[in-house]
Amino acid sequence: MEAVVEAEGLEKVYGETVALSGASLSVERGEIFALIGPNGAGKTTLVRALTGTTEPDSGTARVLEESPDAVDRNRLGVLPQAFSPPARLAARELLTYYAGLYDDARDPDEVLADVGLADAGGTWYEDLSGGQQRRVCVGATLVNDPEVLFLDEPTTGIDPAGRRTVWRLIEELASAGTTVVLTTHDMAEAERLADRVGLLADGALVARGTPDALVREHGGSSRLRIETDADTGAFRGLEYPTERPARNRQRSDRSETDGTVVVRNVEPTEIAAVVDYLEDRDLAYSGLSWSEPGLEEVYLELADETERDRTVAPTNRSEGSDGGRGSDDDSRTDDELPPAGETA
Ligand SMILES: Nc1ncnc2c1ncn2[C@@H]1O[C@H](COP(=O)(O)OP(=O)(O)OP(=O)(O)O)[C@@H](O)[C@H]1O
Repeated sequence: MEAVVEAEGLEKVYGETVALSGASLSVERGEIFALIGPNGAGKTTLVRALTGTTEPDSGTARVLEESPDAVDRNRLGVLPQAFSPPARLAARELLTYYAGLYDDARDPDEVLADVGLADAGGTWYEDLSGGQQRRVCVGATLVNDPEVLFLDEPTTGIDPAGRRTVWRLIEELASAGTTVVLTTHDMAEAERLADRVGLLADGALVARGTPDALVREHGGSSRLRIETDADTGAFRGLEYPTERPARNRQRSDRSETDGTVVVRNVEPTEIAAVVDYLEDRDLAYSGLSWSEPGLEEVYLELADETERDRTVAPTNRSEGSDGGRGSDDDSRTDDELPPAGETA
């Protein structure tokens, strides 16, 4: 396999803040790699380091076998998290503008159709809804038919139908050979799109793998959620009958929050026994739902683990003296038009 995007031991410190603390990853051609992680984990900084808009303090980044700032802009598409193109350009004009930056560009109308905005070509950017604006921004990254696409939270603000349009588009691009690195807070998006997911916490990738492998390794067992208006304490000691040996049941593995009791490791075939148990004891509930663990559970488990580690062993990570955002190469404002090869 051919690695198209590579990072090795990337570090970046902003004043007191460690944004990257040794991030490493490798993405193969045609792969969709999703970066997930809590706010401030370093996802955007990693994308910026990989696209040449932030100079890491140490470590190496390579894209298409070049240093990120040397990659031919015709081969790259970059959607930054914050992108505010000129408001008084119509959607088509905007894509035409970006198309003009490349040697060989696609027809802007085709791109508009790809992002589900075939009818909005004549509408000023400022008159589009937030989600439509984001779709135009996604379109702007596609005008040069890039080999590698970096999308920082591509679907934020896009409605569910529009999100699916963008998902299908990303899938089609990847099946045609485009390599995609995206960041997202939407676990359904990562689960649906990503061949592999990397979880970033405190500036480093603490887990990576296919969604299935991550769920197997870190997702834990199934959850049965019981919604109730009654005192959740009354649900303690839920001893519903089961044919499984006790050692396989993890009965104690349950949690309560206001109005919800979660019991783990209930088999679907045992749900009826739980219902009987609740009804026999007049334990009133307003809802029952059962789910297999997914990426969201992986995320919560690993993000929690990192948070616990940080609480137990706080580290002084301060380095350098420059504390302000935008203090080095990041001073460009969102209102400025981007240099060619990047969409903001
Ligand atoms: N130019 C900058 N100057 C100072 N601090 C910065 C700068 N860029 C990022 N940081 C800090 O570095 C850390 C990582 O930020 P980053 O934007 O990479 O996180 P993120 O994972 O993308 O977060 P989010 O999910 O909220 O978008 C944060 O604490 C952030 O405040």
